[in-house]
Amino acid sequence: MASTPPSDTPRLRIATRESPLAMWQAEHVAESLKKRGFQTEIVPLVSKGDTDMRPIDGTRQVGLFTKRIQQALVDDEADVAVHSLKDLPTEPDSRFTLAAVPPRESVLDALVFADDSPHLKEQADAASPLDCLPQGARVGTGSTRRLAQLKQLRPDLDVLPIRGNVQTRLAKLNAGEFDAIVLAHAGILRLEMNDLPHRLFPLEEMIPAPGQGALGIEVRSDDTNAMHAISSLNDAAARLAATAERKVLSELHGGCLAPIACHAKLETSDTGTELCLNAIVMSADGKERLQESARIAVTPDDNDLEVATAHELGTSVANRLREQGADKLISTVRDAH
Ligand SMILES: NCc1[nH]cc(CCC(=O)O)c1CC(=O)O
Repeated sequence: MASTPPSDTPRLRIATRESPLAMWQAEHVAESLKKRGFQTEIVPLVSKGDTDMRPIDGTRQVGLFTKRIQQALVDDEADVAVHSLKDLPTEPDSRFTLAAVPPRESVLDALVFADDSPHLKEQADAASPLDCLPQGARVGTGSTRRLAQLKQLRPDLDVLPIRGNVQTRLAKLNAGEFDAIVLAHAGILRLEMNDLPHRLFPLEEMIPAPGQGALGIEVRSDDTNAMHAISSLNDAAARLAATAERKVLSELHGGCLAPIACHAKLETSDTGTELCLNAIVMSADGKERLQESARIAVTPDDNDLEVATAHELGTSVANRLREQGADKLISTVRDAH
């Protein structure tokens, strides 16, 4: 744990979007900081991604959810920016430093059913969550990554766009617009929606987005006080995995709209610890799919060395995907918009 801060340390102002999930995440960070003796204050903000309900497409810029929060750092309205890591663009911006990736929540995706859905009860022991859905069922998701994987598993499904925060999406589901929607398991757990009728996709069926289930906490690059406080929240394993995943995305110039899915984790055996990475790139319709996986030995003591190792792993997987034609698949998705 970090050394106890002096009692005259100024409050850390934490900027967040004001959706219930984002607020939970900011409060979670505030709690962790309080436990370490820091004073905090939450600064809720409205982002473009929250007000603009047009389908997310390639015509608009990246960072829909994160730019407003970063602007609060620039304008000195806040000292700390809490993001869902999967919403944070991979392009480095020298004004900000990713000071911590805290311990990661579930990386899985969940298929969520309406409160009165007959499908879930009929298939209580289904092997795949999709076994619960009848032919031609309407599934809501705004993510090309989820759409492509759904279509691979079940070409008959009618995958329809959906926008809005978790509560808005659930309201649309319960209004009968969809038979099911896909949500991140992390959001369900954080919002303690234990009664929500849902089934988890196994990792093999639905590979997550880079950084899914992890938070990314940024500070101004010149703010050594905030940097010191926030770095005490970092989790080395979560950081390594997220670094490798985000490297695949940045190497392929994917952005958050690309049908790229990947998952990294540390595996420890008798012979030592390895960082394992699995990544796929798909066509928009899910008909084509490229897959690569690789592993690399890590010695989780030397942080700088390990970040370089995670970059090496991500780069080698991205290069192999590119050799198979990943760039072409990614550009077909851009052209579709
Ligand atoms: N783009 C929205 C978003 N960003 C992060 C999460 C979930 C939490 C997480 O993955 O950490 C969600 C909602 C969802 O995908 O269901």
